[in-house]
Amino acid sequence: MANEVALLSPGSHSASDVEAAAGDAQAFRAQLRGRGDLLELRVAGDGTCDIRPVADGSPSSCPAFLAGLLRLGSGPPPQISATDIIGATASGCELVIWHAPLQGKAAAQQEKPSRRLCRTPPLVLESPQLAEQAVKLLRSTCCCWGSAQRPPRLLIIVNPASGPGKAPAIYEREVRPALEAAGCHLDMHVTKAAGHATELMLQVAAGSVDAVVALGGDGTMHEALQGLLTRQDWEATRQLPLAQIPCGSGNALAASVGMWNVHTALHAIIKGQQRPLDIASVVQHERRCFSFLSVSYGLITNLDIGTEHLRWMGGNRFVVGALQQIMLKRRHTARVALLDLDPAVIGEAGLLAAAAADAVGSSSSNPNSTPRTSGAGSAASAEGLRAAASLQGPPVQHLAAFQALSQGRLPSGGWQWLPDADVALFTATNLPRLDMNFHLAPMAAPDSGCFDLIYTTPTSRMEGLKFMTDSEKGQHMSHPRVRHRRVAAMALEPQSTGTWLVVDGEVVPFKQLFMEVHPSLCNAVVAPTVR
Ligand SMILES: Nc1ncnc2c1ncn2[C@@H]1O[C@H](COP(=O)(O)OP(=O)(O)OP(=O)(O)O)[C@@H](O)[C@H]1O
Repeated sequence: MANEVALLSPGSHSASDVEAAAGDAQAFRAQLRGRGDLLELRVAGDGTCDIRPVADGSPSSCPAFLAGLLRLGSGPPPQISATDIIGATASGCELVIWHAPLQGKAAAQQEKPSRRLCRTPPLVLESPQLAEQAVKLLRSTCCCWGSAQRPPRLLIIVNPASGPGKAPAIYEREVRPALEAAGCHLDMHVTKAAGHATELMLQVAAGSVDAVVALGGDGTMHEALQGLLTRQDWEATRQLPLAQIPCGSGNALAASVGMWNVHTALHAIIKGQQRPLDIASVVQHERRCFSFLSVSYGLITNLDIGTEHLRWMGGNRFVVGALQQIMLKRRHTARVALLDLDPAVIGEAGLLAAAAADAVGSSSSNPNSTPRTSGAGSAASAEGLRAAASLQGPPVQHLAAFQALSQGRLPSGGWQWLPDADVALFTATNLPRLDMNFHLAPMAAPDSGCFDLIYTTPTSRMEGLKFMTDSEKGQHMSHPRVRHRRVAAMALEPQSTGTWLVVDGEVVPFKQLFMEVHPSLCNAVVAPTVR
């Protein structure tokens, strides 16, 4: 196939080839590389791109496979919708349009609508200047970063130890080319060890980035968040949109905001739609961390931390871990006090109902009838909590309540003891999904103002298996052993051995823990709502 392409007929579309055509559309004349067909590329004001053979009375001679790629043929002009276009690149006179169409059925009919990156065959424009002009136009209309007039500057953290360890390769092969085609400015760092993502966020110059993108799992995002919220200028950096390109094992953030795979995440990042993200302060003796995802005790920590050696399996390690936990039928004791987001909704009646249900189905004692002395050695001291609360970052609102709870006293103002002392699964989560296939909290939303506490009282193996299969689609909430509370703040004192306390998938000291939710403290990039 000849690579030399005759330039388009002189005069008809020289300097004004980018013409202000009808309405606000701009039109370019182009050819497919190596072919004589004359095409018109029309970019509408909303960024929708029409490609059609220039009507000269003769049928298009595009070979079928190229016509198929561009969807050229008879009938209305083929369109690449503005929603799908993520960028464009030029090399000399050649223009390539990058787009990410939805795969399969209409998005509304799919549980997990996902996209696949595609590129048009090279379209040859009259001059490199015109190709550059088309690139600029396509990027500015389709890469939506609010009203920013310059390309977004992305700080990218690549964790080579997340999941099956493919993040660096995925960055080079998929992520970098697409983000460059979108015109983003990339500042990429590969983490060298645990904790490096936190350091990177502490070191980044104020005002030098527009968003943080993590190629890794939830641990990578958790580390980045610690850096962002412990900077002196945390009130500014907390607003940076956070995006996860799923390369880890769980990838709860990506799964919960519709970024089902790498390409879908790239499309979302380029489109730049955001949603507020609640964050919880987790306070322990002289220590504080921040959680965007979950605070867990019992079953989920066992299946997560207990399967570290199966990391090579990617997300499948959690299935293996869950089966193991169900077979072992483990139960864990904890003393928990919580402040409901909206006590009026659940209130005393809800508490009593939960206690009554538990009295029928389990041997756990109601902590309301037992003395409140702290468990040996695990309770926090008032001074330690004060020290933790005075660390850099958003102020802790419930310090006085935490101090009272550390001494075994229930604070006033809506705090309640949880009636169930024995639990199997116990997870307070900010997000609906803990991984791509675990829809633990279907009612949860990143900006609900609370963490949704889901816990189960001890179950039989059969019930456990049913819970596991139903939770894939979020259909487990009506199970008799499942409890739900909307938590604004919580105190948890672990009283069993053989399990962990885990925040966002990371193990924290096995000591009394307090958490409170800071509504909408941060922002997450989310998959654009699809019409
Ligand atoms: N270069 C490195 N070498 C070893 N560990 C690292 C390195 N960089 C980061 N880490 C650590 O890797 C851990 C795992 O990363 P991450 O949690 O993102 O992946 P994951 O556990 O597979 O996914 P998920 O948390 O979604 O289940 C993090 O806790 C982080 O501290």
